[in-house]
Amino acid sequence: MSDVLDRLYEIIIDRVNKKPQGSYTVELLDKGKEYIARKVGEEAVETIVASLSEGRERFISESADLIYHLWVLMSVEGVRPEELYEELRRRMK
Ligand SMILES: N=c1c2ncn([C@@H]3O[C@H](COP(=O)(O)OP(=O)(O)OP(=O)(O)O)[C@@H](O)[C@H]3O)c2ncn1[C@@H]1O[C@H](COP(=O)(O)O)[C@@H](O)[C@H]1O
Repeated sequence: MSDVLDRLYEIIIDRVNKKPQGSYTVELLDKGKEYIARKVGEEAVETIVASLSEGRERFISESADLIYHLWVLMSVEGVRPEELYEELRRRMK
């Protein structure tokens, strides 16, 4: 799990550094933090709707969209996945 999330973050950072054409991540980054933060909210709502009325497959798909957009926002915040894992570890009972 964290392996996939770590790789996703590294790809996002690569897009930040190289800004290749046709990259959706670069498109998001160009639109700025406020836009990306709003996208996280939008994807969260889509995840809720999927959970309540659209079935398991849509829930998985929307959850993945949510995590991807959250990861892009984390890159803007300069927060690495390890810091998030650490916070989750700290809460473990
Ligand atoms: N995991 C994802 C991922 N999940 C979702 N999305 C995109 O997120 C968008 C979400 O769809 P929406 O309908 O909400 O948004 P939209 O209508 O396309 O865009 P808006 O106009 O609403 O902003 C879609 O365009 C998806 O393609 C993703 N785009 C990229 N990745 C990962 O990011 C990496 C880099 O991608 P690029 O930056 O495109 O090279 C890829 O290798 C993937 O691993």
